[in-house]
Amino acid sequence: METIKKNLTERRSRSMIQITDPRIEGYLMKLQPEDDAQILAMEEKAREMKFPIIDRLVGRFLHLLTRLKQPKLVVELGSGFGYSALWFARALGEGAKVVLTEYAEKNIAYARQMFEEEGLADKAEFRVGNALEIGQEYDNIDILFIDIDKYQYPAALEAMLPRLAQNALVIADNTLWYGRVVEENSNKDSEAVKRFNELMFSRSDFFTTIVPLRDGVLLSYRI
Ligand SMILES: C[S@@+](CC[C@H](N)C(=O)[O-])C[C@H]1O[C@@H](n2cnc3c(N)ncnc32)[C@H](O)[C@@H]1O
Repeated sequence: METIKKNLTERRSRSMIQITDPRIEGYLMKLQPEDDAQILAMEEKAREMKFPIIDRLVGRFLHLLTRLKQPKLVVELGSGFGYSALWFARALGEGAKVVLTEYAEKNIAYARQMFEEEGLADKAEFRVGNALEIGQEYDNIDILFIDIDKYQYPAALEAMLPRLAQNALVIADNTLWYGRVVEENSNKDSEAVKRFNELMFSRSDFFTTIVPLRDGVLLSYRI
C-alpha cells in the first residue's frame, strides 16, 4: 500500500510544473499587499480548505482588465465561493454586474455573504446550478470567465460563443494546467485544455494569447 502511495505521489509531482519560479511568485506577492477584509478572509478560507481559487496575482489581473474593458455584463462559469467574482465586482462601473454560477449552494451562500459585507451585492447575480445551462440564459456578455472543471472547457466555449457581445473578452484560467499541456501521457482534463487552447488560437474572429501567470490565463478578444 505504502509503495503504491509513494509511486502515485512521485507520478503526481513529476506531472506538475510550476509555471512561474516560486521565488518570482513570492516577489510578486510581496509587491501586491492587500488589506480588504473580505479578500483576505476568502484567501484564508481557500488555504484552509485547499480550495483552488485564482489567487491574488490573477485576481488583480482580472480586476485591471475589467477596469480597462468597462463591461456591462460579466458571466463567470465556476465561481466557487466568489473570490474571482469579487475581484470583477470591485472593478465594475455603475449599472454593471457579474453573474456567479456554481453547483455548490453553500459556496454561493458564502459568496453572497461576502458581497453583502463588501457592499457589492447589487453588482452580482448569484446562481446555483450548471454553469453551462445558466450561462446560456444571458446575451451580450462583455467578459466571459471560464474556471469550471477542465474537461468542460471546449463544451463551455461552444455553448457560450453565441452569447458573446461584439468585442467580448474571453478569459480562461488554468490553460497551462500545471504544465500537463506539454505531456504525452495526458488525461481527459489535459486533453480538453489543449483542445480548448487550440480552438481559441485557431479562430480568426478572436485574437488570443496566454499569459503564463500562475497556471496560465488565456485571453481572447473578439475582433
Ligand atoms: C476552480 S473552482 C472556481 C474558483 C473561482 N473561480 C475562484 O477563483 O474564486 C471551480 C468551481 O466550479 C464548480 N463547477 C465545476 N463545473 C461546474 C459546472 N458545470 N457548473 C457549475 N459549477 C461548476 C465547482 O463546484 C468549483 O467550485
